[in-house]
This record gives sequence, C-alpha cells and structure tokens, in this order.
Amino acid sequence: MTEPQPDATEAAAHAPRDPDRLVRRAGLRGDPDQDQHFLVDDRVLDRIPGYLPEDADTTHVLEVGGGTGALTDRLLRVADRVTVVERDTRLAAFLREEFADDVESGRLTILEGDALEVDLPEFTACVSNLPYGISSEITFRLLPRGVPLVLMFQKEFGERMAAEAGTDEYGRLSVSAQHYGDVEVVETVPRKAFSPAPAVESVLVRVTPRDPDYEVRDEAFFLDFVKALFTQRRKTIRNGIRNTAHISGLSDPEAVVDAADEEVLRKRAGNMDPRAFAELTALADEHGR
Ligand SMILES: C[S@@+](CC[C@H](N)C(=O)[O-])C[C@H]1O[C@@H](n2cnc3c(N)ncnc32)[C@H](O)[C@@H]1O
Repeated sequence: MTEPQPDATEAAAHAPRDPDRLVRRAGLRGDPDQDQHFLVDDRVLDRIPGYLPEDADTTHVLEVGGGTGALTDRLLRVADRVTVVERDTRLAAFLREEFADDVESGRLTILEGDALEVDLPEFTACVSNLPYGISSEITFRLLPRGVPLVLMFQKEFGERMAAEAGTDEYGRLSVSAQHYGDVEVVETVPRKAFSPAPAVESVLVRVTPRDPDYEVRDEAFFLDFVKALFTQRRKTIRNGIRNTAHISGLSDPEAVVDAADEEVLRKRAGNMDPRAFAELTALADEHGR
C-alpha cells in the first residue's frame, strides 16, 4: 500500500505533520540500539516548544537527534531558524527531502553527524528529544552555552538533574547542572508516547540559564571537587576531602580541612547545596592546591 501524502487541506491549514505518517514515510523502524525512539504523541509534541521560557530568543533553535522530524516540524513553527543534528545517514536524507522547502529557504539546516563530534553552531535555544546514550555528555556541552534548554531524558536522569540537596536523587549531576541554571522537570512522558517504546519513562526538563549567586574562580576545579566529594557521598566532608585528593587534584587536603568550618566538615555531600560547595571550593582553591 502506498503511503498517502499529506492532503492539500492539511498543507493549506499548515496543520502540524502527523508523527505516525512521518515514521511511515521515512520507511524506517526506530532502532533502540541507535537511541531511536520517535515521539508519536501529538499532544506531547505540540506542548514541547511551549516549555521554553516566555522570553526565550527563538532566532536559532538547535535540535539534537532529528529522527523523522516530528519535533523539527513543531520547532519550525516557533523559530526563525532551526539546525538539526542527526547521525543516521538515512534519517538525515529523509529530513532533507521531507523539509526540502525549509532547507531551500535557509530556515532549516541539517547537520549530518555525531552531535558529540560536529561543530555546533551558535544557537539561542535548544529543544531536543535526546539520544539517551549521550544525555550526559551532550548536556554538559549545551549547559555552558548559557541559553534555554528543553530536553527529554530518561526519567531517573532528569530527576537527578533537578534534585534538591537533601533528597536521595541529589548528586554530582544536580550540582553541576544547577550551577548553570534553574533546572525543572516540566512533564513526565509515558513510554507509549514513543515508537518503539523505550524501557523506562521519560521526563522533559527545562533549564533556564542564570549566573550563579556565588563566585567560582575556576569552574573546572569546582566541578572536579564536587565530583570527588560525591564519590564519598556517605562519608563526612572532612573524610571526603582527605580521601579524594587524587580526584580533586588537591596537593594539601589537610590545609583545606584546617581552614573549613567544623559545621561544614561534619556534613555529607548530599546535604551541601551548590553554594556550600562553591564556598568550600574557594577555601580549597586558596589553601589546598
Ligand atoms: C530519541 S530519537 C528522537 C527523534 C526525534 N527528534 C523525535 O522526537 O521523534 C533520537 C535521535 O537521535 C539520533 N542520534 C542518536 N545518536 C546520535 C548522536 N550521537 N548524534 C546525533 N544524533 C544521534 C537517532 O538516530 C535518533 O534519530
């Protein structure tokens, strides 16, 4: 049976493309081994661009992992320009064909390649149903750009990003992400919204960039120090500082222990908010490096 093309009425009314039809037109089954879980729930797709902060600059929106273009279609409705990165050659070819008019007019650029390897353009916001295999690595490339992000993650990962100090989910990922912006879970997305359905539920996370309300002189050291202390999350900060100098790179951990307040030294990493980590980092920077 030949796949029906979108009819003239649909095109004229500029109705959003039907996600199931896109998958059928692409003629590909999503391959979970390639992180291919296409969003096929219209209502979820229609809501996603609306999660951008109200004042977001939508001059140039980046999408990581275009798939069959269901989200691309929604982004083209709100953005002046969209750049899509897609690693799968067949999907990149399909997107070029499906969105030929937008490619031609310069509103859409398809970058074929691995999002961790291509040179990402300057973009003003990023909205993506991410390939989960690269969630962490791509997110930490996006966060320092300081633009709004609306990203789909595996539920557990998204919840850890947004977690507050003192909760079980709070960890290195929470501190590092919240260093760059306000992180919120804005929607839980059920498995059946995707084709093929992933093994676990997903969440949409919004990151609204802001400068932290604390000073960090050396960002790389701050992130290494936080990472080091969370490898010993059940130990006190005192023991954490002493035991992890090989990770944090401190040459004199004892000097940091001497300089820090007893109250802080008795805490555990899971109870330190980002500001407390920043203050301890400043001491470590001054006394222990
Ligand atoms: C979860 S699907 C999302 C597809 C589409 N945006 C949607 O919402 O239906 C992720 C897409 O990322 C692509 N992909 C996987 N790994 C990638 C990588 N390292 N760089 C770029 N794209 C990748 C997959 O081929 C797939 O099309």
